Amino acid sequence: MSGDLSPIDKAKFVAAKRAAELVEDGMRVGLGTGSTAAWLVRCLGEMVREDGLKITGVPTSARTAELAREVGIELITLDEARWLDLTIDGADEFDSELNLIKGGGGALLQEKIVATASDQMVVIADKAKEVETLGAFPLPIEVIPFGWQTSQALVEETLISMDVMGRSSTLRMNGASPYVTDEGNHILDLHLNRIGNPRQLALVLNQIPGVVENGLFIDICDTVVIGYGDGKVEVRDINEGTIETDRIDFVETDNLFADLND
Ligand SMILES: O=C(CO)[C@H](O)[C@H](O)COP(=O)(O)O
Repeated sequence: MSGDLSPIDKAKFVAAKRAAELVEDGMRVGLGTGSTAAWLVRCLGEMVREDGLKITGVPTSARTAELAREVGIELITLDEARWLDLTIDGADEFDSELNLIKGGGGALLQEKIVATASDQMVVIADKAKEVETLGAFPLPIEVIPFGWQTSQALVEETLISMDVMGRSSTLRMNGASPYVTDEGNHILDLHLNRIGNPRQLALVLNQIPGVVENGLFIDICDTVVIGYGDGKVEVRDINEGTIETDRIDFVETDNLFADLND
């Protein structure tokens, strides 16, 4: 079954599988959202079922909660957990300081709250997500539905005043209707091309009335696990200044795929 995966899915899978090795018995683990994070949830589910790993998970979206339950991970709410040992999540872009753009999957608000309430946030990504400067991926911001067009105009004016390169924004759609987040909000995608000062932009965006949160994760993540389509993985820890390389054997994953397809 693992032979049917595209190179990009293999890369996501090996990053997730390697990151799952960081999870230890008794941990409270934040479970990210998106296709890479879904691999992580499946890998952890396999470890719970096959190896008796004892963890409690805090999901960052309804989608992740559903998958985690399906694979046998015990879930608690963030307020029950209060603080987490580790959050593992995907990203849309990461730079050399491990500043991130997240929210391509629309879950940035819960993702940021959960990651911030964790001792450590580990990002799992394929190599294509690494960038020199953030911003080619449209930056998602979550806005409340009331007066969203006014909030959009305020955001665009702010971008002009900050001299940010691209300034257009689009309302994310789900077919013919606006996309609705788990919190009942909408998402504006900001087409910026290049974010010269992500720290400043993150602070300024959150001052705009109607903006609930933005997808810039600054100083939240310190480790990235980068997957490659040939099974290679690289673990970079920017605090320790270390880079480890490893290899994940796809054959070992057959049980995982079988369980999912039964
Ligand atoms: O931020 C996210 C969801 O809100 C995801 O982590 C991000 O979009 C990456 O997704 P994928 O792993 O599917 O490429």
